[in-house]
Amino acid sequence: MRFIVYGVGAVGGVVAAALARSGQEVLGIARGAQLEAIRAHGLRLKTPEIDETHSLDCVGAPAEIAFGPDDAILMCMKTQHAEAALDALVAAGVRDQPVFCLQNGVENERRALRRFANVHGVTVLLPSTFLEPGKVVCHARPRFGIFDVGRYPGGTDAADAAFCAAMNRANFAAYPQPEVMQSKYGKLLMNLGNIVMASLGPGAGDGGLHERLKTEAQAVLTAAGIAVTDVGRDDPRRAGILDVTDVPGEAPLGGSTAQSLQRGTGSVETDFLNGEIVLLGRLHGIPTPANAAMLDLAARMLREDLRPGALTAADLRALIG
Ligand SMILES: NC(=O)C1=CN([C@@H]2O[C@H](COP(=O)(O)OP(=O)(O)OC[C@H]3O[C@@H](n4cnc5c(N)ncnc54)[C@H](OP(=O)(O)O)[C@@H]3O)[C@@H](O)[C@H]2O)C=CC1
Ligand SMILES: CC(C)(CO)C(=O)C(=O)O
Repeated sequence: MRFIVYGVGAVGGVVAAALARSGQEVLGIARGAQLEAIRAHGLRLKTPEIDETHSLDCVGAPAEIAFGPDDAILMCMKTQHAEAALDALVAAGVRDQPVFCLQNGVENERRALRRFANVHGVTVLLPSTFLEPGKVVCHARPRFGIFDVGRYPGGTDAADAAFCAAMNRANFAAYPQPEVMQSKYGKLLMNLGNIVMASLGPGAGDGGLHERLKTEAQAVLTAAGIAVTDVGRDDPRRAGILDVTDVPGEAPLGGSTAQSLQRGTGSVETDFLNGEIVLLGRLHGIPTPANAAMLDLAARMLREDLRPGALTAADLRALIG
């Protein structure tokens, strides 16, 4: 199986470097300064235990790839960039190849299924950072991360087994999960705190706000009849596999939303994280004022070009009222 890593940022960069260093066939699709840096100098992977640079074949768009039946596409861009990426895959002739969504939230699989029949959800436990072109940081040891993978909307197949075998060889712990979306909803509960961490900055106390966002979400998910699997700190699979720890010379910034703001990319994923809860709340008649306030917060941070840590817990309390 050749892995096409579409979006070589924090998650895609760690996955691509891990596949390359374990001798597996991988091709990246990157853009901008990241594409230039990887072509010029390779991709540097830093973890608590290693600091290595790997050469990585990369193109700028799916149109530059001659896709074959043994290709698997790994969607590794943020949700707000996925629609354009799916369009580009269709235009490049991708049809029956498995498409794996290594993305937070629960929107990507549904969108991909409109275009492709063979769609797989992946729950990604891989705390990683991409701030500088040419370098990605994974904050976990001894494995780089944990993946749950399964067909969307349910079941598992040979592509999931092949994905798990390749990822286990690349120093991840990957598990076939016939109810993968339950696990992705569990991850969504964790990601409701992304915009909170991004606004307050790393290590700042949130005064219980993330818990409030999760409580609101749980009421909504119950009303919608959506089952959830906990993949948070209490997930027993983490013990001895996923120890989130310091990487020499790399200060953790506090999640993927904070990184978008730090890099000044002009967009964040909040509409597909807290926004998913707001949407479900509206569909099922459950109020979600705290999650709705997080959408306003994200919009304000983008509008005012604010960086992580620009706000205080008191600012956020005032926003929710
Ligand atoms: N970072 C983390 O710790 C974790 C992230 N996740 C999830 O993983 C997903 C990816 O996040 P993350 O890795 O942080 O995101 P990043 O922004 O770090 O990486 C995505 C990369 O994809 C690039 N990209 C987007 N669209 C295209 C395109 N059409 N062609 C080529 N490149 C493209 C982006 O370029 P550009 O910068 O120009 O936009 C960026 O380099 C998200 O859903 C996130 O929530 C899950 C677990 C942990
Ligand atoms: C914060 C983290 C690592 C886990 O909640 C994550 O999934 C993200 O950065 O989006």
